[in-house]
Amino acid sequence: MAKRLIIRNGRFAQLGADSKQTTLQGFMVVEEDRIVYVGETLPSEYAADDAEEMDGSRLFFMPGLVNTHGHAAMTLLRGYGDDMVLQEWLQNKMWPMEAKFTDQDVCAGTALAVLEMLKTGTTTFVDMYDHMNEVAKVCEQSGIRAALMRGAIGLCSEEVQQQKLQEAVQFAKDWNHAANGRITTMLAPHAPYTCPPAFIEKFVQAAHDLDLMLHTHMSETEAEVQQNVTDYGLRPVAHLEKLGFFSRPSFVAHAVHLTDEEIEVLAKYNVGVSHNPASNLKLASGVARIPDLMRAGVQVSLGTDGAASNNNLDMFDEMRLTALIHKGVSGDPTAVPAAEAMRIATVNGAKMIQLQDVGLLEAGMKADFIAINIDQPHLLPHTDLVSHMVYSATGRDVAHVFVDGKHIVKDGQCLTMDEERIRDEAARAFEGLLTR
Ligand SMILES: CSC[C@H]1O[C@@H](n2cnc3c(O)ncnc32)[C@H](O)[C@@H]1O
Ligand SMILES: [Zn+2]
Repeated sequence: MAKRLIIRNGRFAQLGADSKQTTLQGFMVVEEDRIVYVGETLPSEYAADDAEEMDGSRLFFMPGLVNTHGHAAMTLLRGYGDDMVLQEWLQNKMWPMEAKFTDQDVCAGTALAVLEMLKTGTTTFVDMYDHMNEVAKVCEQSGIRAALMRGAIGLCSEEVQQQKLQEAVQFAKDWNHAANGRITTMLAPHAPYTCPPAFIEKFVQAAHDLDLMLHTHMSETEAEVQQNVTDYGLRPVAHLEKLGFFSRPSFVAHAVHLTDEEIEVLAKYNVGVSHNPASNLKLASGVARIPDLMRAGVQVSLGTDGAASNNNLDMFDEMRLTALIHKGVSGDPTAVPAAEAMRIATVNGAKMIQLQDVGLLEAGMKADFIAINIDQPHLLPHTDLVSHMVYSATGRDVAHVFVDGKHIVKDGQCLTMDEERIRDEAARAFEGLLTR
C-alpha cells in the first residue's frame, strides 16, 4: 500500500484560480510524492490505521516557495562588496573572487545556500552558475527541487566560449530529470552585455535542439540598456528578440528598465519575468514595473538573486517587499495584494519553470509544502493567515518542509543535511578564497 500521511486540523492556503477563500481549515492527505486530498472533513477511505498522522492545529500550511533566480554558491560572498552599483560590484568584487572558485568552494557555498533555503521554506530554486555538477549533487543529496543551468559569460576568446557552450549543453543533458525528476535543466547565456550576439545565437540553437528553456539577465540597470543601444543600436528586448531568444520558452531576470512597447513584446512572446526586488534595491538598479507587467499578461515570479546582492535567501522577505514596494511606487494600496504576492512566490514560480504540478495545495499536485508555526506573538490573532505570511512572517517561522512527499525539515531542523559540517566548510572555503 502507498505510504500515507494525514494532516489533521490544519489551515491550508488555497491559491487556485477557482478557490472561493484563501484559507481552508481541515485535512490534507499525502500519498507517496503527491497530495491526494485537501478538504474540511476526512473521507473514511483515508482513515486507515497504518497512516502516519500529523497534528496541524498550530500550523499554517502553504505551498513551498519557488525561488526563480539565483546563484547559490554566492553565499560565500555574502557581505563581500556591499553598497555598490552592479557593474562596479561585478567587475571589482564578484568576478575576481569567482575566478578563484573551485569545485569544493561551489559545493560548500551551494550547500550553505540550500540549507538556508530549505530552512526558510523554499522547496524549489533556480540556479545559474559554474561548476554545476557540484550544485546538482548538493540538490540530489538534500532533497530540494531545482532548475539548474551553467551560466555562460562570453567575454573571452571564441575557443573558450565554445568550451563554455559545450559544458552548458553537457550539463543540461546529464542532469535533466535527474534525482527522481526533482532536477531539470536549462541553458543560460549570462546577459546581453557579457555575451556577443553570435554566442547568444548558439545558445538559442542549442535550446531548440535539446528542447530546453532559456534564461538570462536582462535590463537590470539603465546603464546596461544604454550600453546595449550604443553597442548594437537596440535596447535589450529588441536585441534578444532579433537573436531569436524569445522564440524559445524563456524567462528573464530583473527586467527593471522596460518601456510600454517592451512590455508588449514580452507579453507577445510569453516571456516570463523573475522579479528580484531586494537585489534590485541593494544594487540601486531600480524597481521593476511589476503591476504593469501583470496587467499586460506577463507571467511574474520571484527570486532572491545571489546572497551577495540581497543579502539572504529568505523568500518571505521577497514576498513582503513585493507587496510593499509596488504600493509605494504606484500610490495604489491594491497594487500587489497579499494573496497575489503569495501566488507570485509559489504557483507562478512553478509555472515559470514549467512545473505544472507544483505550487498549489490541491489533489494531484506534488507534495511540496511548508508549515509555519502560527502560535507566536507576531502571528496573532489569526485574522487572515495569508496576510500574516506576507506582511508579518519570516523564514525563521518555518517549522516543517516537505519536498516530493519527503519530510526534509522537521521542527526547524534539516533532516537531510549536516548543518554543523556545512557551516564549518563554508567558513573554511571563504578563508581559502581570501588567502589564495
Ligand atoms: C556566469 S554564472 C552567473 C554570474 O552572474 C553574476 N551575477 C550575480 N548577480 C548578478 C546580477 O544581479 N546581475 C548580473 N550578474 C549577476 C555572478 O556573479 C556570476 O558571475
Ligand atoms: Zn542574477
